[in-house]
Amino acid sequence: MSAQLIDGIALSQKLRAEIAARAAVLTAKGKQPGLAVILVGDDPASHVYVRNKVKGCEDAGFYSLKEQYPADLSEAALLERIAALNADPKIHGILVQMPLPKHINPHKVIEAISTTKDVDGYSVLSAGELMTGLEGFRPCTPYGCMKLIESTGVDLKGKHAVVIGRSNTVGKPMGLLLLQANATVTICHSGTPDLGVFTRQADVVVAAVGRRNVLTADMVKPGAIVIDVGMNRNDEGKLCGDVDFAGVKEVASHITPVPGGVGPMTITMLLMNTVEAAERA
Ligand SMILES: NC(=O)C1=CN([C@@H]2O[C@H](COP(=O)(O)OP(=O)(O)OC[C@H]3O[C@@H](n4cnc5c(N)ncnc54)[C@H](OP(=O)(O)O)[C@@H]3O)[C@@H](O)[C@H]2O)C=CC1
Ligand SMILES: Nc1nc(=O)c2c([nH]1)NC[C@@H]1CN(c3ccc(C(=O)N[C@@H](CCC(=O)O)C(=O)O)cc3)C=[N+]21
Ligand SMILES: [Mg+2]
Repeated sequence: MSAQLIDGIALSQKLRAEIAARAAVLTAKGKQPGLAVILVGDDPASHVYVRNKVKGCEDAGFYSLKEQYPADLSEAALLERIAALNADPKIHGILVQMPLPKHINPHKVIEAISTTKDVDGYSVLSAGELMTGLEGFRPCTPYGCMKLIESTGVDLKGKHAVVIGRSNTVGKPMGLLLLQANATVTICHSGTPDLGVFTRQADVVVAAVGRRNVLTADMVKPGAIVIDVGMNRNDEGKLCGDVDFAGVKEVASHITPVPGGVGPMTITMLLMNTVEAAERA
């Protein structure tokens, strides 16, 4: 048996067409959605992601602003830029690409972004809104994973979902979204003694670790849905996820590829949050 591929590019195309239509309505009313992306330093992977984000904006008919600063930009100068963008009526969403250089406190930066423009959903308020079930911006990566799972047509009610990873931006909010969809949720992490014990019970596995082959075929229940968030490089320097794709696809019912799975959907949900921010403004 070979799993069905969950195509993040195809789903993105469909959702981005809807987003572009919403943007066109706003633009006609003189309220073109605008996203500002700030990049500090010269991490090559960050450059690729930021380029994809700006391209996504252009294709959806958004106004976009890309600001690049050297790695030695002071925290005060960055906070000043954020304050200016908070006050800029052309900008509805602000994204500061992570990770930041060590001398800049990411929490300070995230909290400096106006709540109404926190399209990453990284702020303490956005996290609290998600936790309590209030309306707010959901973090783009787990939000995109939910759309990918929904696209399989499988109802999460009564299912056991296992998340591997508990970061504030991926694993934890992923667990909350799955819980909201009525799954029974287990969150595993580096202190989990035997991952397989948990993943073998899972109807849905979301791997968000950042290490190759964290999930192998022997750890997957036949017919499970497998979502691969990881972005790693293999020995040949090729992009790969956390999941042993070749092995797991023979056991799972549905699986996301890397590239072409979660990555494009992260950007799609960023565009979705931004058009939403513009509609609310
Ligand atoms: N495609 C996309 O759009 C995105 C991809 N990513 C990618 O997803 C991956 C995860 O990102 P992020 O959450 O930010 O990473 P973090 O490094 O912040 O978190 C990794 C998590 O994995 C856990 N972990 C580490 N080793 C193991 C192990 N052997 N078994 C079980 N759990 C383990 C850690 O546990 P502990 O808490 O105990 O340390 C931690 O909770 C990365 O590869 C990243 O590049 C991230 C964001 C978006
Ligand atoms: N403030 C902030 N917000 C983020 O959303 C954020 C961040 N910081 N820091 C880094 C992570 C990572 N991330 C990705 C986005 C797109 C792809 C993506 O487009 N991936 C493509 C391939 C990209 C390639 O070719 O290298 C794919 O999987 O098909 C990947 C990863 C967003 N992040
Ligand atoms: Mg991907």
